[in-house]
Amino acid sequence: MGLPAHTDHGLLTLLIQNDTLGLRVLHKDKWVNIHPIPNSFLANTGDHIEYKSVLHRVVVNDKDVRISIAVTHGPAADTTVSPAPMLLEDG
Ligand SMILES: O=C(O)CCC(=O)C(=O)O
Ligand SMILES: [Fe+2]
Repeated sequence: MGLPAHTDHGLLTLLIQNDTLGLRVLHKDKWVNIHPIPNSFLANTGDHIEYKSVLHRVVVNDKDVRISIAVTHGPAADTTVSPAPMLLEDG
């Protein structure tokens, strides 16, 4: 399970997660673990920022319970002319 590599479509995604690692961000061609900060929201920039939306993925295992709630913000996909969200194969 988890999520394959992708960028988020909208302007901003706010994410709240428990303390289980899983979210990874591509930084300088390497997948970097994002350590959850207790009692905080993580903000991911999306494709509508038109700067550089963050490429990320989620990795899970069968031992640790990982809970996350993502709330996306931005126009509906069919109301815009921006490039389609990027979805890459895991590798
Ligand atoms: O579960 C997460 O940490 C990220 C979720 C996510 O990337 C998404 O919903 O677009
Ligand atoms: Fe995402």
